[in-house]
Amino acid sequence: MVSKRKSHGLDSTSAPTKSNATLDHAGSEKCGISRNDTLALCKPIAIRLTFIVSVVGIALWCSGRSEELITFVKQQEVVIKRAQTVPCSKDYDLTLYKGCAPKRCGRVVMDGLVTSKEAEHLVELVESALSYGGSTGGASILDLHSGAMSKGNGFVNIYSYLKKKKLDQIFTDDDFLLYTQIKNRIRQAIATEFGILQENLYLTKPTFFSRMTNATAKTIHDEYWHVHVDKETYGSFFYTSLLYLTNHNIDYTGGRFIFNDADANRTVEPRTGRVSFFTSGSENPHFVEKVTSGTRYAVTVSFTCDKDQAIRDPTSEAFQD
Ligand SMILES: O=C(O)CCC(=O)C(=O)O
Ligand SMILES: [Fe+2]
Repeated sequence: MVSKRKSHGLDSTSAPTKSNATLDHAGSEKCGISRNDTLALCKPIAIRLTFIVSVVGIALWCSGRSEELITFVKQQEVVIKRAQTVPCSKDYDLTLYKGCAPKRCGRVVMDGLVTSKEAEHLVELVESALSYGGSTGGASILDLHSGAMSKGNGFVNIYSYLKKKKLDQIFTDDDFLLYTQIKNRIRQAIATEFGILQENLYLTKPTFFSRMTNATAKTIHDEYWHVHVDKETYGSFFYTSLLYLTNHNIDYTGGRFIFNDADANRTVEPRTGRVSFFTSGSENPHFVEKVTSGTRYAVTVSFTCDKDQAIRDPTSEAFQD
C-alpha cells in the first residue's frame, strides 16, 4: 500500500517532467524522422499523458487524501505524551456504550508506560515462542490469549503444539503477570486521556505480538502494509493500543506506523517501550510501512466497550485446556 500510494505521488507530481523527457529521447530515436515530425507525433502522446496525470491528480484530490508526510513522533524523541484530537466518525453507539464510547477521538503516544527492560523481556518471550513456528512470509503473530501462532503458511495453537511435542510450556506465571500489568497501565492511560472510567473498558481479542520483516509475503496474513480501520477489521475494538518492542532505524528500517489522514500521512516511529493508542473507528485509518531490513516487534492490545466481547487476561490456565 505504501509503495502504491507513493507511486501515485510520483504520478501526480514528477511524472509529467519524467515522462516528457523519456518521450523526447525515445521518440526521436525510434521514429528515425526529423525533429519537427517527432514533435508532431509525440504531441498526442504528451496530451494523453497530461490527461492521465490530471485524472490521477483529480482522483487523489477528490478522495481527500494527500501525499504529505508529517512525523508525529520521531524515534529519537522521548515523549511524556503527544496527543492529537481528530473529529470522531459515526462508528460508535454513544447511547449503548455511554461512559465508554469516545465522545472525543484521537491518538496519543507515550514513552513512560513501559520500561525498556520490560519490552526486552517481551521480545525474548515472543522470540522463544516463534522459534517453534513463524510465518514463511514477512508477518508472524502470537496471540497469548488464544494461543494462535503463525507457522509456515498457516497457524497452530502454541499451547497444544508444545503439549503434543512433549515440550515444556515456555511462558511462566510471571510472564502472564507482566502482560496483565502492562495492559492495566495502558487501559488506565486510555481511560484518563479519553475521559472515561477504566472499569468500562474491557480487553478484547485479538491481542497479539507481531514480528515483521521484509520477507516476501506468502499469504494475505503477511500483508501488513494495507490501510485499514481497526473497528472494521476486528469488529469489537473501540480503542487500539500498540506497544513497540524494538526501534525504528536501529533494529530495522522502514516499519513506521502511519495514520492515513485526509490532509497528510502522519507517522509514529516505533521506539522500544513506546505506547501508541487511538480510537479504533474510521477517524483513524492507518497502516504499517513495509519493513526494509531487520526485525520489528510490537504488541497489539485492544479494548472494547462491549462486555460481551470481553476476554479474560491470559494466564497459564491456557496450558491446561
Ligand atoms: O504494529 C503496528 O504498528 C500496527 C498494527 C496494526 O495496525 C494492527 O494490529 O491492527
Ligand atoms: Fe490496525
